[in-house]
Amino acid sequence: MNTSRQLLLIINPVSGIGSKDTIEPLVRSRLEPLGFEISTAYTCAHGDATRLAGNAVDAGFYGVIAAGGDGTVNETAAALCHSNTALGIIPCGSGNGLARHLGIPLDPLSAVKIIAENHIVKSDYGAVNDMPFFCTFGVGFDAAVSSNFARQHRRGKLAYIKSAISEYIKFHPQVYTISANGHILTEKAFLIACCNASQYGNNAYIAPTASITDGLLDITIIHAGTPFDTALVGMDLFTGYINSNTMIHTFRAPSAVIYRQSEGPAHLDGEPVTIDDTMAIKCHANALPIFTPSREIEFRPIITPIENALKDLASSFNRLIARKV
Ligand SMILES: Nc1ncnc2c1ncn2[C@@H]1O[C@H](COP(=O)(O)OP(=O)(O)OP(=O)(O)O)[C@@H](O)[C@H]1O
Repeated sequence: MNTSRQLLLIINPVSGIGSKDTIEPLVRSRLEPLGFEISTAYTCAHGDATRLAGNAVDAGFYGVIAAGGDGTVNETAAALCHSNTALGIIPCGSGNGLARHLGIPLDPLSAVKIIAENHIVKSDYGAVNDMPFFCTFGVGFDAAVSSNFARQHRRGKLAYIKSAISEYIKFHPQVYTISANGHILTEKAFLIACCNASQYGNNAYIAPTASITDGLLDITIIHAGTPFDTALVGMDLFTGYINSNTMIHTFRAPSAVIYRQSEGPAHLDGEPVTIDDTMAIKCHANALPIFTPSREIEFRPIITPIENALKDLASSFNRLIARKV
């Protein structure tokens, strides 16, 4: 058991589109009265969050709070796996896939309240060729979109839509061989996603029923099809019905190997990487302590996406009002 009361707040100033000026005072005002000592650090470049969180683990901190998007969460969580230091999330990114999966609100005050509740769950995480991911890992179209998004000057949801459209126009599906659960499958795929959590971010449910505590990854293969087929898959991505789309093959596995002809692009939690032609994927069960809401949300197609879209609308509206006051 970790008896420390020290928390490190890591803020990525360039994640998402909003200002991060209110985050530190908010965290101090809510968590210091509960006896927590808060230290704050701002990231200056890729990799900083892993180094800072690693120092906090070595010093026996109770938790590290990542204020940023999935990239910041990935870098922070990478240092916390198999430790007694818990991950807190204040979603400030463009996609916020893991926070959305966990039901952590996008409003910073409500997100800090979740940390104050001190409800900690031991989550699984995935790794590909020993590189960790906490939400999704993918090759194919999603990797192309991540790479395009990383090159854009703007962040936020609209920038993702722009990246997806421009990559779709020039995208060519590749042939992959997948070995999992004693079966081997070769096919030309639009994308292959290995999911610890249910969504890419922005309520795009690539594996709607994925669980972060089942010791398994949900592997979703989208077959290469016509633009009409792809448009239907795109719709089902946002309604939560992707698993019943005929262009999808989905299964659960504790590990898998994906082969392709040569090394190439992939993404880890939305961050683009270049990865080998052989990808060894493994689920590490119950290895990352995370502050989560005490009530678990059950996914319901249509209903959950609509509820979450309304919450997004309310949170954008509140941000707009706060900016005007
Ligand atoms: N000061 C900084 N300047 C430039 N890049 C930074 C800085 N600090 C962190 N980064 C990098 O910024 C990238 C984007 O961060 P992050 O993923 O958290 O936000 P996002 O892409 O807007 O959100 P999401 O991943 O949820 O879509 C990460 O690769 C991170 O390493």
